[in-house]
Amino acid sequence: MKAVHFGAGNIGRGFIGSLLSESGFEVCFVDINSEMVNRLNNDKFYIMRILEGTENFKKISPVKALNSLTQEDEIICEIAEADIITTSTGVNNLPRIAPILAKGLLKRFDGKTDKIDVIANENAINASSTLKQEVLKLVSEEEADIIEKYTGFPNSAIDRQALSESKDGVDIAVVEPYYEWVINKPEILNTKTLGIKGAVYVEDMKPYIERKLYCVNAGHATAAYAGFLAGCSTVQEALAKDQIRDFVRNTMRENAQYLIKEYGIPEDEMNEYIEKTLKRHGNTSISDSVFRVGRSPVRKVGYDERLTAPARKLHNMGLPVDFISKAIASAFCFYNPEDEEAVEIQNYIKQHGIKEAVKHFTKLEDGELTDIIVKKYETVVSAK
Ligand SMILES: NC(=O)c1ccc[n+]([C@@H]2O[C@H](COP(=O)([O-])OP(=O)(O)OC[C@H]3O[C@@H](n4cnc5c(N)ncnc54)[C@H](O)[C@@H]3O)[C@@H](O)[C@H]2O)c1
Ligand SMILES: O=P(O)(O)OC[C@@H](O)[C@@H](O)[C@H](O)[C@H](O)CO
Repeated sequence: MKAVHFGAGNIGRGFIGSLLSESGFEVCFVDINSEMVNRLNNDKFYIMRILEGTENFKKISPVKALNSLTQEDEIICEIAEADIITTSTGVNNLPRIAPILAKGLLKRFDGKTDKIDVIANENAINASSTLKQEVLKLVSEEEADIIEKYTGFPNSAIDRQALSESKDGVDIAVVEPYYEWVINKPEILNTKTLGIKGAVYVEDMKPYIERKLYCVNAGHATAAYAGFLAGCSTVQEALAKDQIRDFVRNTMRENAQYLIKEYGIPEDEMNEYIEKTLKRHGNTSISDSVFRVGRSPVRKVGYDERLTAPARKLHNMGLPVDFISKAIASAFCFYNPEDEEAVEIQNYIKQHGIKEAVKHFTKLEDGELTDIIVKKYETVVSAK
């Protein structure tokens, strides 16, 4: 069986590619990073280091790779012959993948009508549906009907801390032992997609992706932004500080109140999940920079994202937003000159002030929640 995976980065190699390979798919990575593409093609394998008590190395093979900037025809042919297509490029890059994916799917359905699934594995709600919409935008009505009939776009939630390290010039995917790949079963069209070892298939994706984003990722972002403000360089350094650890725990617990009320998840179960998450984020065998975890703050404070979405849902339910509003305020203080989105936020605040910035980036209205965030921002800034 053949898999085409867009994005040979940390999660692509350290999680999705490895599970697909272990499930019997020969993985063809597609990336814009020519160095990585060349290395994967020369070696036909890559190495993963799993951070357990004792170090555990895994060799993933056979693999190959194609460059999406220079090998469009080859990628179209791979898509036409694939048994599954997956991504992990970052949700903002999905529109850039859509043109080649549309061409590949149309070539595929010109010759045969075997159904296929495309799974976008990104930290976002309904990323596969987003990719589907991007693809359908590019084709005629008739072509859209064909693509929709034969292509499933199951939504998913992925959870694993995945980084990279370079050893003797070799790039190694470094991952924690824990992982969770949840796939929405009702959206699957091809039975081969049901054979991914280690994946969990569910009937309703919403509680899983919201739990992942509003706890794991909201907690992680809170640790990164609070850590940055405290002068820490890694999330692990930040979480070693009691004050930050408590802030992160309280933010996740506050967000969990929405999940408890909305989905009837028992509070004990949520607390256990939060403690496990705190332990994972604080794992000192990983060194995860506050700049990676806090990256792209425009995305992270977005309306449907890990910080603003739970805040507005809690606020609408009349529940407290003390900690999550402080987490959002801290995101508005985050600065990394190499992160275009962090620079954009700071420039906007300088030009328009914090209230306009909160409204602009979170898309919240000029209301009570916006005022709460602005007040928290003033407190956070005066405590710096
Ligand atoms: N790293 C983690 O711990 C982790 C965990 C869970 C989810 N995620 C999510 O997984 C996704 C990928 O994250 P990552 O950490 O692996 O990022 P990464 O930067 O390590 O990898 C992304 C890869 O996508 C490639 N890419 C970008 N645009 C492309 C395009 N147009 N065509 C083909 N390839 C392209 C990049 O060159 C890079 O190799 C993100 O949505 C992230 O939120 C990451
Ligand atoms: O990838 P991002 O930028 O959406 O979020 C940064 C981290 O929180 C994220 O990559 C986590 O490490 C991951 O989601 C854990 O499963």
